[in-house]
Amino acid sequence: MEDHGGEAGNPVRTRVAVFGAGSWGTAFAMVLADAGCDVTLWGRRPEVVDAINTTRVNPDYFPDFVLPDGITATTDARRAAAGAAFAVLAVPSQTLRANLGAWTSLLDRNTVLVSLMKGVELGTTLLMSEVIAEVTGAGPDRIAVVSGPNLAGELIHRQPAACVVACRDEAVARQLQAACHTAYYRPYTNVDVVGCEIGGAVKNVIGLAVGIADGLGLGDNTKASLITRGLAETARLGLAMGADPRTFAGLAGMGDLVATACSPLSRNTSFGASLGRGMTLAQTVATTHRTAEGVTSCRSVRDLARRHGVAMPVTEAVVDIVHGGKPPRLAVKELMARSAKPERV
Ligand SMILES: NC(=O)C1=CN([C@@H]2O[C@H](COP(=O)(O)OP(=O)(O)OC[C@H]3O[C@@H](n4cnc5c(N)ncnc54)[C@H](O)[C@@H]3O)[C@@H](O)[C@H]2O)C=CC1
Ligand SMILES: O=C(CO)COP(=O)(O)O
Repeated sequence: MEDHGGEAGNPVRTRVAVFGAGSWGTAFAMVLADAGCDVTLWGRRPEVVDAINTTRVNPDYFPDFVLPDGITATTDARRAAAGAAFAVLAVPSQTLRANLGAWTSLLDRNTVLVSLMKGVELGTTLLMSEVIAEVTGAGPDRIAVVSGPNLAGELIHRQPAACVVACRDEAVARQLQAACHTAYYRPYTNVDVVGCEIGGAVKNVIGLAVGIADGLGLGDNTKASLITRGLAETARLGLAMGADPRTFAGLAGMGDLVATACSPLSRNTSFGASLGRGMTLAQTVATTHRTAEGVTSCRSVRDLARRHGVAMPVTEAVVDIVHGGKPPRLAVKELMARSAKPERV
């Protein structure tokens, strides 16, 4: 097998279960296998699982890429969970609670639960780490998050990228860092789980806003203004929730926002562009076959902001356009007509 530079400190192969064989679950399983882990990839659909095991290709998401040998796919959650040091969760955010409810009893008491997801639960406004804690009863030392500028469509080419692995217990973050460190994937540790999750969830909402601007034919000044003011409202919310402000200048903040807002590979930004070009929500949903988390999570983020008394005008505008049917041009006009303010408030 080709050497992709897994950490030398991984002589005993770490067992990892990845739940979710979509774009990011599949690409992250490849990263883990390249780092020397023994990976079991759980998928819902037997035909996808069979194809991965027989051809080493995930035909639905990456038909042109051969996955490394260190990945075994299964539809059997019990088999995936058995003996796993890490259970990596890569299903759409709004499905986590129900899925995890079924998987919890299968997991070892020491398994660390790792969220790859970038959403906020609708209704409860809980972050994914909070859903994990609520459903499994795991303490903060068993809950971790991987976030950052990690478009699966680039990582599957093994293009260089960095990320943040966050856990309140830094020693656990370091173990996860070792488990996914390759020559092309560079994880940095962080203990600010909340900040990383807020960065990941809100960048999808701002990605929608930037896409909408793009679809309206607006240029780079508009998009850079949305990115920057979007990051300001992300940081405001994060601070209100106890995050470390430095996180938002890092990979899980600015890094992910820039990757999402600038990339044609971003589902959220593409979704927004479709709305900006005049398609309705229903029309856009009908042509989107991948998870664009911001579409649902924009409402959860808005609710979270209101609960914490934080002003998030770009997020409010996105919710109005996506779910309220507000014409995008009117939303832009209203954002520009807001009262003048100092930059730092
Ligand atoms: N694709 C990317 O580049 C990245 C995605 N993420 C995040 O990873 C999470 C997963 O997204 P993707 O893998 O990209 O989505 P995806 O749409 O590519 O794949 C989602 C997977 O979940 C499965 N699924 C759908 N509904 C389900 C249900 N009710 N129960 C169980 N499985 C279900 C689908 O069959 C599919 O295998 C999202 O929160 C996303 O924001 C984070 C970083 C990068
Ligand atoms: O989170 C991502 C990149 O880090 C993927 O963004 P999209 O979900 O918008 O494709």
